[in-house]
Amino acid sequence: MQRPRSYLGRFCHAPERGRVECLEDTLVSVDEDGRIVSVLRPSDDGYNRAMTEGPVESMPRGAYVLPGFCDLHVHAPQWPQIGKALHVPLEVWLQQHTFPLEARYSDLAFAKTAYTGLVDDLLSNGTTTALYFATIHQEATRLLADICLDKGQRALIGKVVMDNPEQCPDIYRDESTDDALRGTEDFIAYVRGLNNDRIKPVVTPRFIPSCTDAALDGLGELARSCRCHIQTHASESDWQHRYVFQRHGRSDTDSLDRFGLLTRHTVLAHGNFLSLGNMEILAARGSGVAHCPLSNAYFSNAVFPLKRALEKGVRVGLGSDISGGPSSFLPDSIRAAVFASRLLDDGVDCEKDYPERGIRDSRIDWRTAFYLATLGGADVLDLPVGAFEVGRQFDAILIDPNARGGSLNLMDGYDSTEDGLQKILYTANKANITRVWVAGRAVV
Ligand SMILES: O=c1[nH]c(=O)c2nc[nH]c2[nH]1
Repeated sequence: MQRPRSYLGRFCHAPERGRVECLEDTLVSVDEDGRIVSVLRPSDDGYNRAMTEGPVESMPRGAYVLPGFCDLHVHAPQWPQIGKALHVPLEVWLQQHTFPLEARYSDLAFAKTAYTGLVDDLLSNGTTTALYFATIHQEATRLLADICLDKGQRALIGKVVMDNPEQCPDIYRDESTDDALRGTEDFIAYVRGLNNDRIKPVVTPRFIPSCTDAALDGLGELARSCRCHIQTHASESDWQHRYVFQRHGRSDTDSLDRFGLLTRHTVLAHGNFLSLGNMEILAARGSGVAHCPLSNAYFSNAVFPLKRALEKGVRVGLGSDISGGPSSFLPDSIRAAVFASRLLDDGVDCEKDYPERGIRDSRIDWRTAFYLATLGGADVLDLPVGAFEVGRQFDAILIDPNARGGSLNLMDGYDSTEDGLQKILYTANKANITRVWVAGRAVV
């Protein structure tokens, strides 16, 4: 057995919601499977021994090591569309821009170019785990799994199900309900055949409007038998929220629950219109929410009541929601999560006085946003990543404040270590991320 490899430096993480911890001159040792086997501070027994035992790599002076980011909502095929078409309502955006783009993934050459670019981009942005919606296509979705495997990203991937002829265009729809269900089963079998714990299949009804009840029913059954993760969009915009009430006479949460699609492994994107009762159901099922503050601002007509959901016991992580959210750099979502919570708290109509203007006690701070982007996301997915603790996988990023092209401005003698972390989360750019590890392997 190989001796563990150790990293010496300053490690910062959020071991619980609302609290950060920075460990100076700390030695984190990682075994050949990428598992953290010890986290030793200079005053700990064994520190000196560990320093001499295996290979030790020192991080550059002034650098920070953070857990890799966990992006809970990425539409992989929409990567080419980032920064386009943000001015139309969700239902128009889907029909006129997004479905035609996603239909192009029947072309494997197009898929290969886009998916390779996407995974490279996300890894260099520090996204070590991504929960992906792919497209309805079997071959292209398998290709995405192959690319993640090859490049070393931790990825959960779903073949998207869209079989409802009333909502999905002829150019982009599963041929039949049976085809959609069989395609999902085949994809699950393919991913499991890869025999790699880093890549997992996800049952993925796009959202209720794009699926028939028969498909939702079948996917609920399938999720139960394969014990897979599940992802979908829920309580997202005025149009989508009303559509489900009109079709099923109840909310997304209640409907998905009836189809067996709310489990401990479910991730609902958005959730802006969740009622308190809906939140209680999600908390009882252990289902999580991917909070997507960027795309919510463009497409969702409301602000997700994040603080309320957390207080109700709903597990929440952050999603970039590429390309409804126009940034693949998860710190932009960290920043937007704080921002959105402040707007919700203060309110937006200056004709009204506080507190009538907003919803009191809705704000979160950067510590909570950092938690959501790391350990919170890992918790929603039940993955052993997101913090520097023994037993977790070493998925990490190195932030070098002095990197060429970086945007950080830290001053010795002025900024404390925690100030530095705060500044990283608010102001660092991609150039400041100089190394990325997944399962102990350097992938950037
Ligand atoms: O932001 C979003 N992106 C999508 O692709 C989508 N599909 C349904 N609802 C959606 N929302």
